[in-house]
Amino acid sequence: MDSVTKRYPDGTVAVDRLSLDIEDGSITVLVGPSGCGKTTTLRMINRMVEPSEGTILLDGADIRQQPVNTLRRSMGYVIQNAGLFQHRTIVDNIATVPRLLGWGKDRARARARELMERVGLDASLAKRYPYQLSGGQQQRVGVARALAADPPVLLMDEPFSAVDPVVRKGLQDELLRIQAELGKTIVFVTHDIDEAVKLGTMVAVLRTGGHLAQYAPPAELLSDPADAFVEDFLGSDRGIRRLSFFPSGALELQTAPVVALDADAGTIAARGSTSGAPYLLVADLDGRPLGWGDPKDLTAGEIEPGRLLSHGRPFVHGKDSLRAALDAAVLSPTGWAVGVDGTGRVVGVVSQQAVGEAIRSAHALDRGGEDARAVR
Ligand SMILES: Nc1ncnc2c1ncn2[C@@H]1O[C@H](COP(=O)(O)OP(=O)(O)OP(=O)(O)O)[C@@H](O)[C@H]1O
Repeated sequence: MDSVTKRYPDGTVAVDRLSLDIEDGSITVLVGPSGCGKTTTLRMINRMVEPSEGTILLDGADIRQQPVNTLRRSMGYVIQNAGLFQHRTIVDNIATVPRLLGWGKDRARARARELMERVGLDASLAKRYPYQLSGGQQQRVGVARALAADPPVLLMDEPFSAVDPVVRKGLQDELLRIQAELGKTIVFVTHDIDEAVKLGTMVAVLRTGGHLAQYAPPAELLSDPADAFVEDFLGSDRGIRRLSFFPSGALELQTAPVVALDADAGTIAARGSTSGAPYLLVADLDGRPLGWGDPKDLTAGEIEPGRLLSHGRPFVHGKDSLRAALDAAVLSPTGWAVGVDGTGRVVGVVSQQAVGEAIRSAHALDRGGEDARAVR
């Protein structure tokens, strides 16, 4: 988008000289307060709204050079509440664009069924009508329908804002998975900064009047907001959110405060006195965490899992972020977090204090990187 302005007939300037470079195969999120011009920007990309000034290029060519229908077929479009055709079955909703493109009924339906599977919809829903589906399922149908003709570009306007937080998280994960598999170029509108940070390869923060306040990868947005408006928009827990971008792999986990359910008295006594941890984590014979116990109360051969303190939610060492590790430590009744591997077996434990030190080192390293970039 090159210096694109939209002035509506009543004089409202919805978008003001907006320039954005959108990479192939990326997710670009447009975020900002209500009325800042997000939807207008998105609709200018498929020419549902024509810019007043400026140009939009797709693969180097002005989008006005091709017929509007051809352009729109190269761009899937997903909106809030899915916008499904209520009188058509799910499979026929999804097959809409292939049918418009002249595909035979069987081929279009076969494609639709393949897409249902891709977006996580059970095949048994194919013959239902939209009103017979939950909100989250309808959104999945919306995504499948937009993907049906395999367009290189997907435009998504607040597609997940009408569903509850749990379903929403599932839909976001699904979108990231589909994006990794299919490599579409996605432009995604939301007013939710958490969604923007989670989904965006790049995030464009717009302010009222359609001005671009900042265009940056999410980690940079959180570490270096361009101005007070962006900082305000990111909210007061920006520092915590930023921890999502630091991996937990660098945390050194301790194994001394971990004992197996069948540990002998000598091991319990020795671990209790030398580990430095106030409690010992008891793991079952398969290595899965059971809970924390005071070494004084743990009797060899008679450890009762039901009487142990909860181990809280463990974090997956190396896969989860420092945010997850901190959360695990903060929620743990002992102040120590439990790190597990991908199969849920204990790798070790770590104190709140050690997580805090790892956060400080990660910040220092990050700042070092920024200084190096500034020097270059
Ligand atoms: N057809 C129109 N005629 C006049 N003004 C319009 C028209 N459509 C949108 N606007 C105005 O343009 C501005 C940007 O609207 P737009 O819908 O792009 O914002 P948005 O960021 O998507 O908002 P929201 O988050 O509330 O959906 C708003 O001030 C809106 O009132």
